[in-house]
Amino acid sequence: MIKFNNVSKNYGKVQALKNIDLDITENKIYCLLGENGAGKTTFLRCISGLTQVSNGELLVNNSKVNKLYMPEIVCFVEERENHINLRIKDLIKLASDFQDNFDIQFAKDMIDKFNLKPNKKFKQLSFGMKTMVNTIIGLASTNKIVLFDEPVLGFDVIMRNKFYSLLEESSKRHPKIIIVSTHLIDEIAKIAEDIIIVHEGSILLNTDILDLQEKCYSVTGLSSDVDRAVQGKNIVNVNNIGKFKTVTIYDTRIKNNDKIEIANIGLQDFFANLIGGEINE
Ligand SMILES: Nc1ncnc2c1ncn2[C@@H]1O[C@H](COP(=O)(O)OP(=O)(O)OP(=O)(O)O)[C@@H](O)[C@H]1O
Repeated sequence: MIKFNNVSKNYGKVQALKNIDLDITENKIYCLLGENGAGKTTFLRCISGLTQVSNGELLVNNSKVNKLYMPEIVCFVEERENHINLRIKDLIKLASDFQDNFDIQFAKDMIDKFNLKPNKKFKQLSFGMKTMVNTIIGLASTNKIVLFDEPVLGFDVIMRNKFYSLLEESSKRHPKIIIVSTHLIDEIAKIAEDIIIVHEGSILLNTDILDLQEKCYSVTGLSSDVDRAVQGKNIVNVNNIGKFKTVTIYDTRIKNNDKIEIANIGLQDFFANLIGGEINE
């Protein structure tokens, strides 16, 4: 459905995306992770046709995305102009006029769930509420590809949890490719199925989240014992503390022994370790 063939995007001298080759075909929730400036927004904007690729070919539904073709099957949810002078219910109506099969009943239910007042004007809402309205429009979309750019920015923990459960519901009601860029990997990992890590414009990792959780762990002990135990494994990061060390591994599990300590590590910690090292698959 989405195919990157050696895609690069330059903004003047800045190479925001570098030679990306990637196929995204299955209807599921993908988490797009990367540090600030890694290229996430550029990646999403290119798929939606809002940003033109500089080199290579980007296909959505077998058609090349360019200035003349902004794929209608893509719904891109990003921050909306702050000063929109429409009531929430009018914005929802507008979204349903523009999108075939927009799930307006689901949108209305979500407005209730988020305790939003349908008659309130968009420009009078708080930052978090504005994000909610934009998010609701994306969640109620039945387009085959829905892209969310940092949807939980400005949400408190209660709102974030509501969002994750509605995202899962949206995916079940209308199966589609959903890509969510976020910095909060451990939260979204409960519902996302795949993770794409972008680092300095390149795809560092694209894998199943459960597989990743199984394969990332740390090993701690005397340096010589750790070195022996992790020989041949893919080491992502090393932290030396005197005679001891902790290494972060991305590989199949090693056997436990009484000289070393093996621990699961959270995806957020793994990510922090990873971008300081690299994976050799
Ligand atoms: N319109 C633009 N003009 C010039 N440079 C840009 C433009 N948009 C993005 N960039 C640059 O491209 C790189 C990637 O930016 P992008 O916004 O895609 O990253 P991001 O991963 O979404 O970052 P963040 O998490 O901080 O939002 C950055 O170096 C950024 O400064």
